[in-house]
Amino acid sequence: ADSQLKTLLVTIFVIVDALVLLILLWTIYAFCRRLKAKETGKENPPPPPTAVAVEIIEKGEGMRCDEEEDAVVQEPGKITFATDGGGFGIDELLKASAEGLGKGSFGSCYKAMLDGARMVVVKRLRGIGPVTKEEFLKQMRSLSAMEHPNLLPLLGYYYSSTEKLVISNYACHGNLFDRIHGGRRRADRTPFTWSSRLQVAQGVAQAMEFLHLNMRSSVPHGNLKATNVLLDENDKPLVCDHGLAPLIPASLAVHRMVCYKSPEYQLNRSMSRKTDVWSYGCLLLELITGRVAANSRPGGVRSVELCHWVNRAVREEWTGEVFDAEMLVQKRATSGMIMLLKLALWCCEQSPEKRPEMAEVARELERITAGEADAEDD
Ligand SMILES: Nc1ncnc2c1ncn2[C@@H]1O[C@H](COP(=O)(O)OP(=O)(O)OP(=O)(O)O)[C@@H](O)[C@H]1O
Repeated sequence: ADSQLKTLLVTIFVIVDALVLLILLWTIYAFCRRLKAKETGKENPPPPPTAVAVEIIEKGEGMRCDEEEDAVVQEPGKITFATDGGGFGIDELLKASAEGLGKGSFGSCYKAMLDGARMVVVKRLRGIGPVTKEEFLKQMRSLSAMEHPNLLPLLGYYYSSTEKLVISNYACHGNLFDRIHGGRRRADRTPFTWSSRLQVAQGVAQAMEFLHLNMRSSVPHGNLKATNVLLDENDKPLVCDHGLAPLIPASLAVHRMVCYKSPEYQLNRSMSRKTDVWSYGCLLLELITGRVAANSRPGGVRSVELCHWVNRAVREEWTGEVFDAEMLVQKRATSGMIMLLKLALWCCEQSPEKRPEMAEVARELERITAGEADAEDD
């Protein structure tokens, strides 16, 4: 009986030992895996892309409520395409994997991937007050007709009682705000050179001139700012979010649109085409100085009253210091930079009457660009 007990004890001892060893080995293995995952950033993988519909439902903003579901069911596939480049229905769009790009003043933008390849951006208009179908369609039709190489083309639109969607192609190089201010301290930032900035200034001026010639509205854009200028792979600018102002009641727009922050609106509640010119001037100052303009800054970002600051620099003769150091890396401030700065200040004149027309601005940009090209040749 003694030897049986001994054998039993030894067996139990061996089993327990083996178990402890196994647990120890498993712990070491799990620890190593976690360490490796952490190094490769896989420990917390980004959430899988969600469908536009899922996002909408998760946010509890409708789509699931009967009325909205009805609206979608009643009008399946009724996206109206501005050009021949469409070819997908609302159901396909709602099923697409999507990623939020950001929440703007009048709704949110989603990047949706169709067929696993094509990327479109859907802007869900929210908080714009009541808009009739006729008003919405009329405005979208007039936007469809606006074709310019520096305007983001409207791809399509969708209206139901509860959803107003504006669809465009995805501009894969982000917006001008991120290009100017993003990743400043990162070693892998691609410098935003003077020639690229000048190209952006010229493209935006041409788009604005086009809008001023072709849109009847008193302030043809109304919300020109760096996040509303998108960039293609060659830093070619595409102005977007134009033509939405007529859909938005002034009582709502007043808190959100850049034009309502202009000196003339603040002073005597007036606005005109020259208000857009003022916004363009502020955009130029942001482009030249690399500082965020107070009137158009996204929430939570530190900013400067750029017109005031640059005017002071010119008056006190420290103009050279306002230029963004990034574009001065290869060369000192050129005469083109000084001319662009002067143009920006002209556009930002307090009195609208003293500001140039967008057509004059575009001509001046042509002169500056030609002058810089000549200087390069010499
Ligand atoms: N077609 C597009 N391609 C790539 N990015 C886009 C496109 N349309 C919009 N965006 C980006 O999506 C984000 C959200 O845009 P949205 O227009 O909703 O807000 P915003 O431009 O910040 O402000 P606002 O509503 O006042 O114009 C912005 O960063 C904008 O640059």
